Amino acid sequence: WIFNPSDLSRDSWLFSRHYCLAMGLALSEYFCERALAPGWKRPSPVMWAGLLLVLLGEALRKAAILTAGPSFTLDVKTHRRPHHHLVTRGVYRLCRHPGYLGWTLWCVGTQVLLRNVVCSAVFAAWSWKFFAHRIPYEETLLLEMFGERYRDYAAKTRLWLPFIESPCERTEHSEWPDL
Ligand SMILES: C[S@@+](CC[C@H](N)C(=O)[O-])C[C@H]1O[C@@H](n2cnc3c(N)ncnc32)[C@H](O)[C@@H]1O
Repeated sequence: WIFNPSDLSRDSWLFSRHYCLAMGLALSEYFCERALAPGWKRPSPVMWAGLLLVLLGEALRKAAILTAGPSFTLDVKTHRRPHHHLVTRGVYRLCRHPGYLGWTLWCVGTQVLLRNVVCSAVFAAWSWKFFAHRIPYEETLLLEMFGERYRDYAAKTRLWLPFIESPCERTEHSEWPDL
């Protein structure tokens, strides 16, 4: 709401059906396990690791929003707007999608913090599936908007989210059918 107030809508709160379903699942697992095995939910080093992931993820996502400024929008923009610039500094120097990496760490971290074994795995798989689709789509558009500048940036900066195919890494020949 600071950088793109005109984009602000009810959807900006991210309280989607999927989000509510995820929260419902997490709370169900937590309370079921606490009732069946109370000892499992007592403070442990695993919980501290979860808290660390939550704080790291939150800090990374906030740093991404502050660094990208008006270039950071909730939805993926299909056209370059006047104030949309290629961001390659700060946390964007360490990783190509710090906002998405931060979200993933935060979301898995919340489940590790609660010692929810099932939801830790489900949330990790869920986030990966979402970003495995979104990142190639977003990078295809960024390549259209910024061309070789984005390709050069991508060549120097890692994704850190594993097994996600990027259009920046595709050679021209890989799009040709096998003869
Ligand atoms: C939700 S933001 C996510 C930004 C980035 N993927 C991240 O995880 O930090 C989506 C918008 O950011 C823009 N964007 C992503 N990477 C960018 C970059 N390095 N420079 C400028 N804009 C970028 C995209 O065009 C898209 O409209």
